[in-house]
Amino acid sequence: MCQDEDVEIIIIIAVLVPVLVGLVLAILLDRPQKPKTPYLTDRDADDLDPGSDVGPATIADSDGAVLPVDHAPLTTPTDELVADHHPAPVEEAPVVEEEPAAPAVESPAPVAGRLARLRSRLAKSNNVFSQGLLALLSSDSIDDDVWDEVEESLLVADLGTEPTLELVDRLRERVTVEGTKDPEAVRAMLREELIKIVDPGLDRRLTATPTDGIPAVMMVVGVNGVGKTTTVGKIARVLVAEQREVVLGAADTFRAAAAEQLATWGARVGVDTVRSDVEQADPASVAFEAVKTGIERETDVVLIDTAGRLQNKANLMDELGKIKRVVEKQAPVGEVLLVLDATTGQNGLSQAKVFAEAVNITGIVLTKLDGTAKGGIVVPIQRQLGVPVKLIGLGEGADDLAPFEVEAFVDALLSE
Ligand SMILES: Nc1nc2c(ncn2[C@@H]2O[C@H](COP(=O)(O)OP(=O)(O)OP(=O)(O)O)[C@@H](O)[C@H]2O)c(=O)[nH]1
Repeated sequence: MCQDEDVEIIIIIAVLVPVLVGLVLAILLDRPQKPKTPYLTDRDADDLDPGSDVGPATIADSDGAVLPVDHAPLTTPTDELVADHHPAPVEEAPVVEEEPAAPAVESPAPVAGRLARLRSRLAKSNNVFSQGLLALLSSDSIDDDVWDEVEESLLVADLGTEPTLELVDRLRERVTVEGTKDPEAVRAMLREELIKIVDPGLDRRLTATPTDGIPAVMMVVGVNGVGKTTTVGKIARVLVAEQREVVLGAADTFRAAAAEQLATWGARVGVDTVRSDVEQADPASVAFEAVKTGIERETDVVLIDTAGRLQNKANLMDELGKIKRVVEKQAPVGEVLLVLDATTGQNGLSQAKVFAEAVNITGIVLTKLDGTAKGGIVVPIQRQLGVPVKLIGLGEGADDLAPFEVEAFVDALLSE
């Protein structure tokens, strides 16, 4: 009996042990395999690659304040990120996914001859001026009344009192001395006198060449809404069209959308923007960081946008001086461009004087000349500030900014 029980126990063990071993093996074999290439981090594919130059950096300004600064992505890192975080599955048929196309980098229009190409913009708004003037000067007898009307037309075009009197005196003398009534001859005289008064002798080139490996630094200043950010974007395109390497600095930290607007302009032509995500950050710090970046990358130019400010706000005007001083700890500011809205006419002149006292203006950008017949403002601005108009804005389009060329400008003013 006892032997029978032992046999039964042996049989049960003999049956159960293999079953249990089988079960354990089955459970073990059913466990998920580890991936062959382990994930190095648990970040999403959308996160920024910590190894790339796109994360926040910090800088300290002259007062010791620390500011995080974001660099716009250097390239389109999407491909690398997707590759990092989604290792290709082994032994699976490759899945071809439609990648969103990276925004194409634009090629800006050539710079040479832009004013001539855009002349119709100027001509349209000046038609009344030029037609009226030429009609007057073509009349049978040019008497005192006609000369008064010529004077008035020039004043209406914002040429300013002194330049107007000068121009009319010279023309009057020539018409009398040469005794001509031929409309073509009078027109040629008017053209010559206008060219003289707009002053072809001024150096209107932008300082955009690095010195001893240090980028040329340009600052753009002006009152609110004159077109500063747009102009910085357009200048970046001009420089890119001339094969120059550029970095933008979004030191307009006052208007929330300004940095984004600038970065968009830059991205269109493959230019990076140094900006701060901190609202109301110190603009001098952003400008400092932009120049530092330009020096590190050995760019040709660093182009700094500043916030619009009213000329009667002394603290804001002082801020401009501070931005310039802070930047100049690293590189001289070779170009301070004052942007003036041509449609504001004589108002621009009073602004210009105050800005010139705060920072050393080296050139004027006259915007919105497509929307006014007051192109004559170029002359009093240059005279009162003693600095040349270097660029003119002739529209909202990306390449509607032209280097100022005296002859092409006068021809556009006089075209019918
Ligand atoms: N018609 C025309 N519009 C222009 C020209 N330049 C700029 N603008 C327009 O002027 C408006 C203001 O331009 P912004 O560049 O934002 O002006 P801003 O000076 O940076 O403005 P704030 O930062 O607020 O001081 C925009 O609608 C531009 O498209 C131009 O030459 N012609």
